[in-house]
Formats: sequence, structure tokens, C-alpha cells
Amino acid sequence: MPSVLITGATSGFGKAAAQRFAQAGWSLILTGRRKERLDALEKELAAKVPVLTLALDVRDSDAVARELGNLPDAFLPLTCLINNAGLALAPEPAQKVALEDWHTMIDTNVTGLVNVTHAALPLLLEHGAGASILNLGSVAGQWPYPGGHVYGATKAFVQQFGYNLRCDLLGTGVRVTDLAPGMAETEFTLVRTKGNQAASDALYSGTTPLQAEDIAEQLFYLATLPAHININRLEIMPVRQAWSPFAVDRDA
Ligand SMILES: NC(=O)C1=CN([C@@H]2O[C@H](COP(=O)(O)OP(=O)(O)OC[C@H]3O[C@@H](n4cnc5c(N)ncnc54)[C@H](OP(=O)(O)O)[C@@H]3O)[C@@H](O)[C@H]2O)C=CC1
Ligand SMILES: O=CCS(=O)(=O)O
Repeated sequence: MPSVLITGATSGFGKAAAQRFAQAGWSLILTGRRKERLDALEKELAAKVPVLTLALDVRDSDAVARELGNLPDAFLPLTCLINNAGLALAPEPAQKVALEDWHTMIDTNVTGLVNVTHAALPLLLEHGAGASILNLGSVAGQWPYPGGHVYGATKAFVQQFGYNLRCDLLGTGVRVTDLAPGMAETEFTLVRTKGNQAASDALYSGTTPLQAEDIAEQLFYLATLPAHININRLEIMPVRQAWSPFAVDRDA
């Protein structure tokens, strides 16, 4: 039975991915900080497939190494790692942002992703051909926008880290993909605005954002491609989202 480790399974893309992979009979290793949400997901899915939940913070490298180094044999070797846990904070201009918010994004989206990848690599290498690392990047990693500052930079790291991993993993059969979504309606904006539900609702209203299930479907597609195919980067936007022209500062 194939197995998938999903970070950030308590919400949004990660939760939808857990549901999608369970539907196809995969064993699930689900992580996140909110234990009560992991318990609820386990209750929902454990009748269908084996589920292991690990309440942990991806920023804690010791906890990540300890938990992933002691997975039960039934979940090994690991077929797929979905590095999904992440967040944006502080949508205001860089010059108004608290340094702590920048650190939190770097610690989670960069250091956390690296912690999990380092601990999971031996488990994926044991699987070899057909194994995948699916990293949640973002359009923000490729395209600059006001308020993107450190968030976009962390996602640029995710892309380049994945490309470099591919070089080192050549010959092992382990694939690496940067899945880079645009606007998707999850708890992402609620987190980014530190709990401003009205701001979150306003961002997604009057348009048709991606839904978590859309991304889960792409993750499942990537994980189940024939073993000789590696999609390096998959950027996906809602039809109703596109780029803006360059901004120009003019004399008053
Ligand atoms: N929604 C969007 O528009 C887009 C999102 N993305 C990326 O997709 C990923 C998922 O986002 P999305 O589903 O939208 O957002 P959500 O806020 O809905 O989910 C984020 C998940 O990450 C987990 N998480 C956050 N910090 C930590 C941490 N320190 N340790 C462990 N888990 C953590 C949360 O779990 P918990 O709080 O329980 O720990 C939660 O399960 C992120 O990497 C995001 O940057 C990329 C492009 C577009
Ligand atoms: O990564 C999230 C999408 S966006 O807010 O940067 O467009």
C-alpha cells in the first residue's frame, strides 16, 4: 500500500490532500500543530485507510527528526512527501512589517520544509523509483507583488531547493516537484491577516478562486504519474487571476 506524509494536514490543501489520497487507498501520515484537528481527521479517515497523526511543529528540527525517524514499518517505505505546511504574514509593505513576522515565515516555509525533507529523504530513497517530494511553492515565488517581500522569497527558495534536490537525487528514482498555486480559498488569508475574517472574505468574494480540492487533485496526479516522469514545476492559477502591468512612480 503506498504511503504519503502530509505536513499541514489540519487545514486547506493538506486536509483536502489527506481526503483525496485516502479515497485512493493510500496510508496517511498526517502532521500539523493543532492536535484536535488531526484527531478529527483521523476519526474521519481511519475507517478507510491506516492513519498516523503526528502533532508537531515543522520548525522543531529535533521533534521532526525524532518522529520521522521512528515511523511504524507499516507506513514504510514512504511513497510521497507533501511539504505543504506554510504561511504568509504581514501583507503590508516591507517597511511596515515586524521583523518577527519575517522570521516566522522563514522559519516555517524554509527551515521547516528543510527539516522535514532532511528527515524524510532516507525513507523516500528506500522506496526509490516512483517516490515523490511535492513541495508547495507559490506564484509568489516567481512573480513579485507589493506585500510579497519575504513570503515570495521563501517560495523562491522552495523552487530552487527542489531543482537542486533533483540534481542530487538523479539516479535514485525519487522525483521532486514545485507545485505553485495562485489564489486559493483556504485559511491562508485568515492567517496572513492575523484573524481578519472580513479581509479574507473580501479577497475571495466576487471571483472564483481555486479551492483546496483543486490542489489536492493536482497533488494526487503528480504522485501517481508513471515513475519515469518528473514534472519540475507546475504553476496553477484560477482563470479569473492574471498579472498586472509594471508600476511606475511619477512626479505629482
Ligand atoms: N491558499 C493560497 O492561496 C496558496 C497557498 N500556498 C501554500 O500552500 C500551503 C498550504 O496553504 P493553505 O492550505 O492555503 O493554508 P492553510 O492556512 O489553510 O493551511 C496551512 C497549514 O500549514 C500548517 N502549518 C503552519 N505552520 C506550521 C508549523 N509551524 N508547523 C506545522 N504545520 C504548520 C497549518 O497547521 P497548524 O496551524 O495546525 O500547525 C495548516 O495545516 C502553504 O505552504 C502556502 O504557502 C501556495 C499558493 C497559494
Ligand atoms: O501563495 C499564495 C498565493 S498569493 O497570495 O501569493 O497570490
